[in-house]
Amino acid sequence: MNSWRAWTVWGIGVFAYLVAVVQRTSFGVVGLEATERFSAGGTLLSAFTVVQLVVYASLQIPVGLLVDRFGTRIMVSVGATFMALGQLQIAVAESVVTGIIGRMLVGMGDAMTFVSVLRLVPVWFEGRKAPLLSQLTGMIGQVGQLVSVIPFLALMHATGWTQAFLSLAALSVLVIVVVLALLRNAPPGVSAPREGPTEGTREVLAAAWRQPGTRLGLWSHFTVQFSGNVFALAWGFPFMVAGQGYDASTAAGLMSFFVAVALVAGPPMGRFVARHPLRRSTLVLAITGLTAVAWTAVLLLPGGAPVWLMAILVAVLALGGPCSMIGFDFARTFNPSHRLGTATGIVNSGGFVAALLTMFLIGYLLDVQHALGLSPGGLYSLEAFRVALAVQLLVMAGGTLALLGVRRKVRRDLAAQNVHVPPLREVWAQFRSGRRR
Ligand SMILES: N[C@@H](Cc1c[nH]cn1)C(=O)NCC(=O)O
Repeated sequence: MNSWRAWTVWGIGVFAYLVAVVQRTSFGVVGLEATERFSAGGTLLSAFTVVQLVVYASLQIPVGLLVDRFGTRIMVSVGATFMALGQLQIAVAESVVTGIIGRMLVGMGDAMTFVSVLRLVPVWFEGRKAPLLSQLTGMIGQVGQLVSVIPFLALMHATGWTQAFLSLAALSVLVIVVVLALLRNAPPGVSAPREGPTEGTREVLAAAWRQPGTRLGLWSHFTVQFSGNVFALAWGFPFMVAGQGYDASTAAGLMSFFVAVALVAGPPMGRFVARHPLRRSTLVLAITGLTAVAWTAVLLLPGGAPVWLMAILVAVLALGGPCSMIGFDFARTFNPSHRLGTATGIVNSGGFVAALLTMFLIGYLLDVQHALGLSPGGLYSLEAFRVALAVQLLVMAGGTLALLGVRRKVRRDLAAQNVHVPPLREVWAQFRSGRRR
């Protein structure tokens, strides 16, 4: 099945996802221009991102159900249509309300893309290739952030707001044309989504949720990805500049380092997952543990964190994105193909719900400390950030407990099918005796 046709279909899907990431991140890189255009301060501007993320996260499960029913081709082209309309709206918007409506449309279209594109992998490629190809899908999509930061920003400076956003709308129109012309849901002779068993929406959703493997994916995605999202999308920049006192160019350099590490880490993680499918959750727990340790060090160090320590934190946070792809691998391996979109949607809501919840809690804790006079250094002082950002450790702990609980259930079910996951100490002992021999 791994013909040139499969690679073409996958390549188009990945292109559509990359463009969705450009649309998603484009507004964030033109903060200064947006402040001027909408006469809005930081809080109001952050509403653009929050609203977009809320729309994205709340649509994941409906989109999953729809992609199982209508297939990738329709969903990705409808998504690109919403994103084109959203960017068109932003291109001409001059008030906060009209701008936010544009970002909502972009969030809707973006929500329809990733889950739909990921569905192509197991349909067009043999199972053994799926972990690496899923990782590559996620990884190549992240290049969209660089497209926003470099060519889009340059275009904005050269041609101005309206032209730059019209160009982004045109990019999504290109996606619609290419997808409708060349993307097919399944190879000839393989049943497309609509041809699967005809379960009702409620049954599909209930069956995907009842499957403990789906919930293992959800909690993996929830636990390992959110801290990186919170850092990259909301609080990383203010923490480094206002809290730690770094200059803006150092903070921007660390943000680019974040994207670079996320790009490099994808393929080795994909290979690990393909080789050690019984150790997927262990990798999630290991990266979550590293994240907790790195945050603890940065938050506890008296007098602020040196740049090298912040770089270690950023590298660890960047691993969370690729590692969260393990969540989708759980969805794929524990669900039948006709329920895959729904299960993937459930998993993908995890990290984004956790990120939104944590972003809100951090903002709330900063405000409360300020209002109670507990942060004499100012709203964004290092001391205030130490307390507020520590809330992430609680969210991580909650996610880890939920993950461990559902993993026990998954392992019981596997044992009933005669698949036993040997304890790590046994694997380690075997490895050592093998080496001695
Ligand atoms: N885990 C991310 C994607 C990713 C892959 N490598 C780094 N990040 C994810 O959940 N993506 C969903 C989306 O819509 O982008």
